[in-house]
Amino acid sequence: MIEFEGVCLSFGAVSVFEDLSFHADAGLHTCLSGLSGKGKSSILKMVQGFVVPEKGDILVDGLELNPENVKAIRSKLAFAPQNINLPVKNGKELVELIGEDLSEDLIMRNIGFLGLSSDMFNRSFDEMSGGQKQRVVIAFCLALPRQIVLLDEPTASLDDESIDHLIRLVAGQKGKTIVSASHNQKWINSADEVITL
Ligand SMILES: Nc1ncnc2c1ncn2[C@@H]1O[C@H](COP(=O)(O)OP(=O)(O)OP(=O)(O)O)[C@@H](O)[C@H]1O
Repeated sequence: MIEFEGVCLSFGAVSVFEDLSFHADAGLHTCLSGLSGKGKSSILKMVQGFVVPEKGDILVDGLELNPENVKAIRSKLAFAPQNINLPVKNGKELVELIGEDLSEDLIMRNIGFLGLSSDMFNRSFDEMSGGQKQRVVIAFCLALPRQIVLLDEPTASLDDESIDHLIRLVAGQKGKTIVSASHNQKWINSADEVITL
């Protein structure tokens, strides 16, 4: 479960949140929706401890997000960003970089589920379209042994059919807590809970 209580965030003179409270239940898909600039990505960055609010509490699986706990909290999370820039050439190298117990079979299964051919695993990221790269990275995130998966604008580069594949894959992630940020109506409708900002 992820809990925000009385969170206040601003960037210089720009106030993003004055008193934000919500929770994302364990084992469900919660979608953060709202217009561009409302603060969806900032919430995902705060959960990871990359952006720190001025006020308020954030709890991840009961652990308070503070400098002492940030490492333990990050070890529970997988994050698929909106703009993907990877320091490796392809999926195989990404597995080596992550260096964790990661099932290549599960990655392949997720890649197939998302309508991509299995050669995407070895194909250079530079030769992939934005939508292909985004789906491969999401396939990795869902294969990682992490309880919580954060997806920032997961449908941004996807066509309608690919969105359907992704919705089905995410719906099948029993036990994982998924928090996404999106303004795609089809995606929002597929979530268990919606937080409108
Ligand atoms: N590092 C930063 N420095 C200054 N302002 C920032 C920074 N990050 C975000 N902001 C501002 O905070 C507000 C919220 O941005 P954020 O990216 O969280 O919105 P969003 O809802 O995810 O938008 P989008 O749907 O366009 O991705 C915006 O006004 C943005 O300009």
